[in-house]
Amino acid sequence: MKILADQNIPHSETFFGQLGQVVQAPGRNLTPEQVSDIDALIVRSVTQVDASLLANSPVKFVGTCTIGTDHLDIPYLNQRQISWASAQGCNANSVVEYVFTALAHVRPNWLNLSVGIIGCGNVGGHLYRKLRQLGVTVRVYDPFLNANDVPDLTTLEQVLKADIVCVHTPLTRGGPHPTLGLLGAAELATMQTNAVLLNAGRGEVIDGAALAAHLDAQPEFSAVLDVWENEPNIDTALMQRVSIATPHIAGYSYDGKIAGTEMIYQALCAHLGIEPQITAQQVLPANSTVQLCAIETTNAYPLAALLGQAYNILNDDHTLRTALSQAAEQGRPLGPEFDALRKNYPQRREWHHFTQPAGKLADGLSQVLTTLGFK
Ligand SMILES: NC(=O)c1ccc[n+]([C@@H]2O[C@H](COP(=O)([O-])OP(=O)(O)OC[C@H]3O[C@@H](n4cnc5c(N)ncnc54)[C@H](O)[C@@H]3O)[C@@H](O)[C@H]2O)c1
Ligand SMILES: O=C(O)[C@H](O)[C@H](O)COP(=O)(O)O
Repeated sequence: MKILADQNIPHSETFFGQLGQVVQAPGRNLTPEQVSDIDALIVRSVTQVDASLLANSPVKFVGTCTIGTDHLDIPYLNQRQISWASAQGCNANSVVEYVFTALAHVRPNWLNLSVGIIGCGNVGGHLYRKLRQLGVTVRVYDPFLNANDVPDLTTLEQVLKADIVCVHTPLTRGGPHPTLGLLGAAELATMQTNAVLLNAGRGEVIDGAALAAHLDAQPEFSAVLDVWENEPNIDTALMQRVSIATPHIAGYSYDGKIAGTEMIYQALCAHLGIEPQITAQQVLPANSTVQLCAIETTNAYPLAALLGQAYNILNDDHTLRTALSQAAEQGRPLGPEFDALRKNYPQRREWHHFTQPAGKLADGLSQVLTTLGFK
């Protein structure tokens, strides 16, 4: 069996090599020729999987090691009876850690603010439960859920009134509640003038031009963007206006990536009727617990300082801005720079690998860290 895997899938050879011959290739521009003799195609979000790629391919299984599926033409796959699988929830924890880290930087008092969540599935739901545990006031908009699922369910209008609004929907272009362009100028205009808007779903859910104009008109308004319209060729004018800009890496914890590989390996095993032989646990580095350093008791933003030790989001922001501005100055295209940052992303571990500082923390801080997932 011949398996083609995106070269940015960690440990693809370790897992899929158990099942057949693995060929690795850059996922962004896969051609029909590359899949003309492939039995199983394993992709990430950058590969459009549709008739133009697969029409003449013998592919019988498509797996995406990601949560998002907007790059798969699912009706086409179903019609061709090609089995497909996605890695639901694989990096949800990583995204939630990204959100808390970003908020600790842009709104150090976020524990006392209200948070609106748009889209309350694996990511939004995990964020919702953590915020509730922390006693934060939360409002949720998700037209596919009801109040039995989420007691704080309300309208989009009410959610947009929160101090902080986090977007965690898939990108959908049809159905009863499409998310393409869900937030445009009209919706932004209803938000508080000093609100924070964070998008770690898909870029096209927010109208980027409208957001850039809104940021110009409302100097107190802040945006945190991990995802962008038209990736990898993102709008640098918008990037310059947002408080934190990252290259679609919210879900890029190493734990989350390996979980994605494992889930699709398991799905391919199930498709083939084979018992899985290898687990994520076997490939993840063992004994990797790191202790956070004590911080000065005088530090005005102790939580941001502690979270920053586990995940330095400001470094991701700085690296993106530097790479894209250097490329622009030198007249080089921006897309390859954006992709290179993602391809070469350093290994980032989730918070359960970190223990709290040995020194005494200010009242309540240790409890917050425990709720967030630190040992
Ligand atoms: N930035 C990243 O690195 C990253 C990582 C993981 C996932 N994502 C994106 O986040 C999305 C959500 O991930 P998830 O694991 O929570 O998915 P999920 O499928 O578990 O949940 C999505 C939720 O959004 C809701 N929803 C759908 N349409 C909606 C609408 N119009 N308004 C409000 N809610 C709506 C659904 O009912 C569902 O509850 C993914 O589809 C993916 O595109 C991004
Ligand atoms: O949908 C997801 O799981 C995330 O957006 C994921 O992090 C995308 O990563 P990519 O496939 O683009 O490497």
